[in-house]
Amino acid sequence: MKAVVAGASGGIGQPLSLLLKACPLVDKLALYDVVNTPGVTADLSHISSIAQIEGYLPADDGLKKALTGADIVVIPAGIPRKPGMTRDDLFKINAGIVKGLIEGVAEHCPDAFILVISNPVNSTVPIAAEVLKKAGKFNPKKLFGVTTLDVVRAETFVQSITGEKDPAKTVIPVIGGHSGETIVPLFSLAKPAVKIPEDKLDALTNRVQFGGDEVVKAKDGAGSATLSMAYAGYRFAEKVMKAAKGESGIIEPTFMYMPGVPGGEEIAKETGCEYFSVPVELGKDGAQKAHNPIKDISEYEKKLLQACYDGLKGNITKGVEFVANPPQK
Ligand SMILES: NC(=O)c1ccc[n+]([C@@H]2O[C@H](COP(=O)([O-])OP(=O)(O)OC[C@H]3O[C@@H](n4cnc5c(N)ncnc54)[C@H](O)[C@@H]3O)[C@@H](O)[C@H]2O)c1
Ligand SMILES: O=C(O)C[C@H](O)C(=O)O
Repeated sequence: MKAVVAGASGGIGQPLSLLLKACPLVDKLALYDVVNTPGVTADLSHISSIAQIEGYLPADDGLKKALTGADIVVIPAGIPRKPGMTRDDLFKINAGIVKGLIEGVAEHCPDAFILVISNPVNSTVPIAAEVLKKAGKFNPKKLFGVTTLDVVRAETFVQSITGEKDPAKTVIPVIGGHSGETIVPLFSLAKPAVKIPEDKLDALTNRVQFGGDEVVKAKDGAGSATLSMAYAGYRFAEKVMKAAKGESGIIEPTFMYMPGVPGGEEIAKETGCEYFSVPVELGKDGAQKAHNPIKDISEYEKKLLQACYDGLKGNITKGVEFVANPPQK
């Protein structure tokens, strides 16, 4: 299994590369960034794990060399938020970065699993899909927007109510998109079941929806979530790799092009959003089945979904438009 991290020298990229270097499922790890990959690669190369590591800069066909032969490409490249910014404020710079990297993927490793972390995920995943479509290389089962951090936050924050010692033992689906009100945690479907007192539900939901802002504020200008994101990105990448190697029964929420995933057509119709995050069953070739939890959710959660749809549709259209009508330079 060859894994690539694009944006490997950054706040997420470095700890994510560390986790992948230590992962026994990874035989080869290629690090790509526009700066500092020689140093990060030299440092990680001293770790006595299986993965052979290589680092590349853009010079001398670095992107091509990094991507050739890749089975999984994880993309945390792009600028992070500062206090007062929304994720959409990152679009102007990150849209072009993601477009360029995906053009490289389309050319050099079109069969790889692609995991997009770069924000705004609600728009960068549609950008990636449109670039791949243009190149005739789009496999919707292999393009994932990483929303695992929302799931990780829901598991963690509900612990104050459940008292469960190991927060990861409570499974909570989080659906929709990845920004503010488009993030919809479904505590009513928690497994094992969780009884949230009515007077605590708003605050808990809000904390999951705006967990990113909590970190941005605390970092006070020094960026957004990096370490928890590296954990979440690794957790999702590991699941994709385990499923690719034949492990069954792996289900995790992720933001995908619904009409291209079995079971997803109905979700796209019901939500009016072509891209949506739902729990997806992973298999050897990527997404095997999108699960639709919407019919089973509470009235409270149905209201959250209504607020999600409007924002999400606009974000998706913005991404699609960016590729269809590129801004003039
Ligand atoms: N999906 C999520 O849940 C989630 C969570 C946290 C952060 N993010 C997003 O992840 C992105 C990265 O965050 P960060 O804190 O690591 O930022 P960072 O600035 O620390 O790192 C970004 C890295 O990308 C590199 N880069 C820029 N242009 C590149 C290109 N064309 N090719 C390769 N690398 C390039 C930079 O050199 C830098 O090393 C941001 O957009 C942030 O909003 C997403
Ligand atoms: O909040 C951000 O900008 C980063 C990330 O999307 C997060 O949820 O932490």
